[in-house]
Amino acid sequence: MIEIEKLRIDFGGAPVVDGVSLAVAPGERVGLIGESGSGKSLTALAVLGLLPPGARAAGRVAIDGTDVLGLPERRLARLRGDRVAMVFQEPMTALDPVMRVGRQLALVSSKARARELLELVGLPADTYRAYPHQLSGGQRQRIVLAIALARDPAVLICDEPTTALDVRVQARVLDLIDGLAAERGAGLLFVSHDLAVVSNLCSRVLVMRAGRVVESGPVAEVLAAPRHEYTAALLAASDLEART
Ligand SMILES: Nc1ncnc2c1ncn2[C@@H]1O[C@H](COP(=O)(O)OP(=O)(O)OP(=O)(O)O)[C@@H](O)[C@H]1O
Repeated sequence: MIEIEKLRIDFGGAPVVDGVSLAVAPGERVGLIGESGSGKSLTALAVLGLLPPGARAAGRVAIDGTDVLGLPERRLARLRGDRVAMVFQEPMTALDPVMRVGRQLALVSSKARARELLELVGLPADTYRAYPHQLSGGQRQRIVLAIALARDPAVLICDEPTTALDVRVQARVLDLIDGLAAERGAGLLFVSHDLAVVSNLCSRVLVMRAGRVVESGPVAEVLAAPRHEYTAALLAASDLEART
C-alpha cells in the first residue's frame, strides 16, 4: 500500500510537485497522467526514495505505513523490490550492460527462479545467457519487468514503461503488465502521458499539471465528463473520444 499526502518537492526554488496526495491500495490500479514536466516522475520516484540529488521533499510518503521520506538508504533498499518495485521508461538504465540478463535476475532471486521469471514474461530459456545489448527494446523491458516482479512486490510502479517501444511491442508489454499484476493481485501506479493506455489499464486516474493534481476520480467518470479544461484538452489530443 502506497500513501502520499501533500507531497511537495522543490530544488531550492518554486515547488515542482505541490500538494500531491494519492493512495494505491493492494490490487488497485491508479493512473497518473499529465504533460511533460508536470511532476509525474518525481512523484513516483519519491515513493522509492530515488529523487535526484538536490531535490527536497516534504509531506508524507508511506509504504505499508512506513514513512519513507528521510528513511536511511539501508531500510529503503529493503522496501524496494520487496514491497514496491519500479519499471522505468528506458530499460537500459535499469540493466547492467556487461552482465548476462539471467544473472541479473538471479541476483534478485535465485538461478531457478530466474528461469521461471523468464518464462513468466514470455522469453525463451536461452535469453538467460544474453547480454542486454543482444536483446530488442521489448525484450529488455520484459527483463526489467521480470526483475521488478522477482520478489513479488505489493505495488508495481511503471513510469512510461512502453514509450520507447514501437506500437505493436508496446501493446504486448502492456498486456503482460496487465496480466501479471492481475495474477498477483499487485497494485499498480502507472505514470503516462497517454490517456488511452491509462483508461485501458487503470480504474482511477489523477491528472497533474504544473506540479498539482487538477482532477482525479474513476477513469470512466473523468473521461466521460472531464471537469477541468486541461483534462478535456488532454482527451481531445488523445485517440480517445469523450465517452458520453
Ligand atoms: N534533477 C532535476 N533538477 C532540477 N529540476 C528538476 C529535476 N528533475 C525534474 N525537475 C523539474 O521538475 C519538473 C517535473 O519533472 P518530472 O520529471 O516529474 O515531470 P514528468 O511529468 O514526469 O515529465 P515527463 O513526462 O517528461 O517525464 C520538471 O519540469 C523540472 O522542471
